[in-house]
Amino acid sequence: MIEFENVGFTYPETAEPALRGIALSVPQGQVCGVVGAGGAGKSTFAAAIAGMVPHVTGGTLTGAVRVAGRSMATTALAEAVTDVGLVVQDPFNQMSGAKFTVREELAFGLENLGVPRAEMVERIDAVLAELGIAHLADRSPFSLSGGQQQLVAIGAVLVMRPKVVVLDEPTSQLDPASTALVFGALAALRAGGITVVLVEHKVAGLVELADRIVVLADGAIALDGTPHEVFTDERLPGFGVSPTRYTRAARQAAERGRWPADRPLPVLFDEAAAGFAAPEPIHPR
Ligand SMILES: Nc1ncnc2c1ncn2[C@@H]1O[C@H](COP(=O)(O)OP(=O)(O)OP(=O)(O)O)[C@@H](O)[C@H]1O
Repeated sequence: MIEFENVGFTYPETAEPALRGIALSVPQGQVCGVVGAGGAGKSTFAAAIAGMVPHVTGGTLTGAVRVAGRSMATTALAEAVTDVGLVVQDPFNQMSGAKFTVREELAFGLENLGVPRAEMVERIDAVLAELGIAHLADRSPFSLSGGQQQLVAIGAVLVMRPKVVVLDEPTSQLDPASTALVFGALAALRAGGITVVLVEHKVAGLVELADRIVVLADGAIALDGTPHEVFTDERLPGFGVSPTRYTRAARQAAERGRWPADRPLPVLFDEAAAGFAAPEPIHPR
C-alpha cells in the first residue's frame, strides 16, 4: 500500500539530507509504528507519505514514494487527501476554525470534494459511531478536551475514506485520559483494516497496537521488525530510543540468572509479570 523506493530528501537551504536511502513497503492493513531520536526524520517521513514533502515544504526528493500505486510527488495534494490522511500533534491547528459544530467540522472536507448531501450524512454518522463521539456531534469543537479534539481531527480524516492514515505524534500534547481515547480510536482503525503509520513516543500503547516498528536514525532505517524484535534489540538505546521498563528489568534479571532462559524478554507489563512469576530454574549443585 505504501512503497518507499530508495527515498532521499533534503529540505531547501540545508546541506544534510533529512531522509536517506529509505526503502520499505507497508502492506494494506498493517499498523506501522515509527520511533527514533529527535531530528531522526520521523516527521519528514510521515509528511512524505502524505505528499506534504515535497509539495508544501519544497526541497529535493529522490527515489519514489507511492501510495496505492500512485507517486506522491506527481499527485496533487487535493487529490492525495482521498488516499492519505495526515493527523499531526496539535488538534487545535487541524480545526478549520470556521465551523460551529463537530458535525460541520467533519463535513468540511466532504463539501470541498462535492460529496452529495445524503452520502455526507451517512459517512459522518458512520465515523462518529466508529470513534465513539456521536454524543459530541452538536458541540463546538473548541469546547472539547484535547483528546476529544484529536478524535475529531482523526474523524475529519476518516470521512474522506483514505486508504492510509498517517499520525505524527497524535498524543504528544495530551494527558493520559485523552491519550487513552486516541489509542482507543486507533484500535478501531486497526480493526477496520486501514493502513496506519504512527509516529509515537508512548511505547506501551504503540507496542500493543503496531504490527511492525521502524526505527529511524539520521534519516535512515536503523531497525525494522515486530514490536518485540525491535524493543528487545540491544542496539535500540544506541538509536536514542529507550526500551520499556519491563524489558530493562527483565534484562537485568537475566544477567543475574533470574529470568527463565527459554523465555523471550518482555516488552509489556503482563509478559514481565508472567516471567517473574515463572518457577525458579533448578540449578544443579
Ligand atoms: N522545514 C525544515 N527545514 C529545514 N530543515 C528541517 C525542516 N524540518 C525538519 N528539518 C530537519 O530535518 C531533520 C529531520 O527532522 P524531523 O522533524 O523529520 O525529525 P523528527 O524525528 O520528527 O524529530 P522530532 O522527534 O524532534 O520531531 C532534522 O535535522 C531537522 O532539523
